[in-house]
This record gives sequence, C-alpha cells and structure tokens, in this order.
Amino acid sequence: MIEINQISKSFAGKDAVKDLDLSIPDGKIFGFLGPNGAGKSTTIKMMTGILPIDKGSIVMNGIDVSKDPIKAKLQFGYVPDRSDIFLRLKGIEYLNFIADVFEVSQDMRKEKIEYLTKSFGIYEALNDHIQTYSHGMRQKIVVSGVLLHDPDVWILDEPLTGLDPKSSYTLKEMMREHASRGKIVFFSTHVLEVVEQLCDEVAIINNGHVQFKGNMAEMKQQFAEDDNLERLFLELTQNE
Ligand SMILES: Nc1ncnc2c1ncn2[C@@H]1O[C@H](COP(=O)(O)OP(=O)(O)OP(=O)(O)O)[C@@H](O)[C@H]1O
Repeated sequence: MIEINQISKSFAGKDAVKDLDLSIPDGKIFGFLGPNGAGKSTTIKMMTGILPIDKGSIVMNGIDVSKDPIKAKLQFGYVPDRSDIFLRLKGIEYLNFIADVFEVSQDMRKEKIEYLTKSFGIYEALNDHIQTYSHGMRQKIVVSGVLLHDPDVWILDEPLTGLDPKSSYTLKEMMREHASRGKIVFFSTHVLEVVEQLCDEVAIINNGHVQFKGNMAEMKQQFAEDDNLERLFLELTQNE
C-alpha cells in the first residue's frame, strides 16, 4: 500500500503539487490521470525520492520514503517519462548493472533478461549501445530493467508513450499480471482511453490537486454530473 499524505511541492514560489492526498491499495492497477503540467511527474518524483517533499509524507509498504530512502527504493521499480539514461552502456551491460544493484542471481537474471527482451523485441539489440536505440527501444530496456528485479510496486511515468502496439500490449498484460499477484501498478498518463482500458482505480489531478478519485464506474458518473470534470474530460480526450 502507498499512502500519500498531504504532500506539496513548489518551484520558485509556484505550486506544482498542493496538499495532495492519495491512498493506493495493493492488488490494483492505479491510473494517475491529468493534462500536461498537472503535477503528475512532480508527484512521482517525490514518491521515488528524486525530489524532496516540501510538506507532507509518503509511506510505501510501511516505509517513509523521506526517512528511510534506501529501504523505500527496494520496494519499487520506476520507469521515468524520459528513458535517455546510461547511453554509453550496451543494453546487456545496463541490465546486468541493474541485476547487480538488486542482487538478482546469475541464473535468474539470464532467464529473465532473455524472456523480457524477447517479449519486447529487443533481444537482438542487447549488444548494441543504448545511444543507438530508438526512443521506444530505450523505453523497453528501462522497463525490462524494472521487471528484472521484480519489485512489489511498479511506478511508471507515461509508460506506453513511444511503445509500438505489440510492446504496449505486452506491457499491459504484464501490468495486469502483476496486480493480480496482489502487487501495485501505479502509472501516470494524460490519455483517458488508456485508463479506461487498464485501471481498477483512478485519480485525476489538475493544477496540483486531486480532483477525483474512485473506480471507473464512479469516474464516468462524475464526468456526467460535474461541469469542471466535464471540461477536464474534453481536455483529456483531445490528447488521444
Ligand atoms: N524543475 C522544475 N522547475 C520549475 N517548474 C517545474 C519543474 N518541474 C515541474 N515544474 C512545473 O510544475 C508543474 C507540474 O509539472 P509536472 O511535470 O509535474 O506535470 P505533469 O502532469 O507531469 O505534465 P506532463 O504530462 O506534461 O508530463 C508545471 O507547471 C511545471 O511547469
């Protein structure tokens, strides 16, 4: 379970996230939906310890991410919205590095690297440098790195952007499977359709505030009844 308690973050006096409260239960695919600039990435960066929290706290599986950052980092895997990392490493070197950090055994890593990279169609490129990869391939190698060490909590920032339809399907199936094992998949998107296809629960964020949280049926009902949400709905569907 992830508990986000009244967190705030501002940049140069301007609020990016303000008093945000969320509770993310185990065994769910949780969609974090909002238009560009809503505060999704800023929230995720606070969850993952990349940005310090100005106010409030985040507790992941009982561990406070600010007070016990190393232990908290063992709970989750994170796919950032930009996957331009470790460009000078070969794909296989990157995955072995991740496996070393998270102490994945030699036998296990060999099997998983082969399974994951074949599933995403990048197995043949493992001996090439990441800087030669396309955006989609970079995304896939980072996703493979996260799945390689099988963290309880997956935190994915716009994970489907840039993936081809087959890889997008594969990742969605993996997300469903992970949630069905009682684990958490938390992902952000600005595309309403993705949330409708995938999520058990959703929070809608706008201007750094949660405007709605609930299940899909409740979301549809709220969209129909609330003028503000209806306007937001139009903005979100225009992005599709
Ligand atoms: N490092 C920063 N410095 C200054 N302002 C920032 C910084 N990071 C984010 N912001 C501002 O905070 C607000 C929220 O940005 P954030 O990136 O969290 O939105 P988002 O919902 O992830 O958007 P997108 O869908 O475009 O990625 C925006 O107004 C953005 O300009």
